[in-house]
Amino acid sequence: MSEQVLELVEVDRIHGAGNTAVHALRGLTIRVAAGELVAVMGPSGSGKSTLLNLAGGLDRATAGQVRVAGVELGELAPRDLARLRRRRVGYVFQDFNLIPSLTAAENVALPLELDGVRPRAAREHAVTALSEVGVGELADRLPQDMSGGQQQRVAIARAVVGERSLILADEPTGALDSETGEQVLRLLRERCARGVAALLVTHDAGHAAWADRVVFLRDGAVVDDTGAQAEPESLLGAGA
Ligand SMILES: Nc1ncnc2c1ncn2[C@@H]1O[C@H](COP(=O)(O)OP(=O)(O)OP(=O)(O)O)[C@@H](O)[C@H]1O
Repeated sequence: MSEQVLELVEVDRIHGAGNTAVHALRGLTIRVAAGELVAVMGPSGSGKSTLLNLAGGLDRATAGQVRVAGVELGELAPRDLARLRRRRVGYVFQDFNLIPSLTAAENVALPLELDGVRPRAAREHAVTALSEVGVGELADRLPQDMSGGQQQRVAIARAVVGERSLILADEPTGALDSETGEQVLRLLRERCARGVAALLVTHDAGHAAWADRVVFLRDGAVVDDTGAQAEPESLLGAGA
């Protein structure tokens, strides 16, 4: 069996207390193995963002366990949690979240430099990561001089650079036209083929079809956990 990169076991997250308490997640169990792309779908308010925040260590569970690469996040001191987040977890958001005043290579190198990697080595890793997602030639360009699809590729390079083993993607194709959106999904699949685990929140069933499994949430609980309709390999082959 493959290595589990992300495990949430019987997780509850209650926001607030008393009469105003909101049970955002209840008894939620999800596992994502190395190499797996898992899509999360569900209506607004079903707990998708709460799930991503817990998986990325940005929020803490009220009950249950959250493990990344075998490490129980609830047991880490804030400083160790911050380090694990920086080293192991990459985020991709709908609005790219690149720093406007930094070039593509500087954006991708930043998490490495924050982690103590020397600037020259960080830049080399960044340029390699950019090349792997097909935008190596844009290394010295600012975000404002790139298309949305190019910016999202840079964001993916930033999410996977270094030793990151988990990508958390929140509607990463939302701001892109459908063709560019599919390229981004193909890229995520390619990263998974290299052993990264990815959790993809999407409202689009066509995009969820790129995943190995689709998890449906309702009222903070998993109501269905199923294989996607299409074979990812056949999608990869189409137009790749
Ligand atoms: N900080 C908070 N304080 C109080 N309630 C919260 C907080 N964050 C989320 N909630 C509530 O928890 C529930 C789950 O919210 P969450 O944002 O995780 O859902 P979602 O599925 O991501 O929704 P959407 O698709 O609209 O982004 C909702 O009822 C929401 O109002």
